[in-house]
Amino acid sequence: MQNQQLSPVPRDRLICQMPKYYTAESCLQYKTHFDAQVKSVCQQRHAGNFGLKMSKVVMVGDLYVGKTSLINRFCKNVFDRDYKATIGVDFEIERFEILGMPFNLQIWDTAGQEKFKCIASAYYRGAQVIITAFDLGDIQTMEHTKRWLQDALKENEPDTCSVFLVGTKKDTLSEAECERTERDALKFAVEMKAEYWSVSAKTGENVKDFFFRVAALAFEQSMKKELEKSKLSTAQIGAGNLIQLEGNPGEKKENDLQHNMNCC
Ligand SMILES: Nc1nc2c(ncn2[C@@H]2O[C@H](COP(=O)(O)OP(=O)(O)OP(=O)(O)O)[C@@H](O)[C@H]2O)c(=O)[nH]1
Repeated sequence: MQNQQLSPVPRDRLICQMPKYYTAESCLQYKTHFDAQVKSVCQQRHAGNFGLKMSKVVMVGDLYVGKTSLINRFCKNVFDRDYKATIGVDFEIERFEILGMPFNLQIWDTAGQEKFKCIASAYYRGAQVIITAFDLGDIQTMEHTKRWLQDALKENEPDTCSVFLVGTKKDTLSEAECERTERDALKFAVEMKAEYWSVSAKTGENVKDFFFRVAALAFEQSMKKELEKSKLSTAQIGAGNLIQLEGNPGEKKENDLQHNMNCC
């Protein structure tokens, strides 16, 4: 496990535009720009008042589909040909700067092996993003994604999670094979209300684009929620003076993270 909180945001983790979806046939939103209100708040640097710092991402799927490899390719830019099963859970914290605001993704890698499932499922709670991964070369793993998603959703409030369906190991298939499998996967994605992506941890194809999309959508969703909350908890006096009626929500999130880290 690594805590990368103290290092500066790398230059290549800056997001100024909404990254594009993989395919319009199954995406969470078509817009190619950030929400106008979110953008305006970020430009005025009011976002600091909202205590927005971190979104929790949980990656689930069968064993050996390549969950750890995908996370490692993005977070450390490495690929290991040898298989080392994840024992329970692991996580990485990846720092971004989105629309000029610091934003972290806490990416949880869970074990696909049945014997570790009860440990891993304890960490599904509080997810803003659920990534269900399958191996593009193994159709059975695709069929299992619905079950993985159900299990992860059970631990979260209804309609609070963005869902992604990701086909891994794209490099192991020919273009024609990949297209055939993607056609089936897209049907699954639509049924699961998920955004679909095909990636390869080995070559790195689409890995950065995918995680940037996850980060941008999670950021926008969190900002919108915080804006809604702040409307309820602030009273406007005179010409634009804002009074905060509740404690800083950021403090609670910090405490939650600390609690998660301690558990881990
Ligand atoms: N060719 C190829 N192999 C991959 C790719 N991603 C992962 N692998 C290989 O697939 C095997 C399993 O990868 P992992 O990332 O450990 O799989 P996992 O889903 O995390 O497995 P569990 O931890 O048991 O749940 C490893 O041998 C990886 O090297 C890929 O994009 N292309």
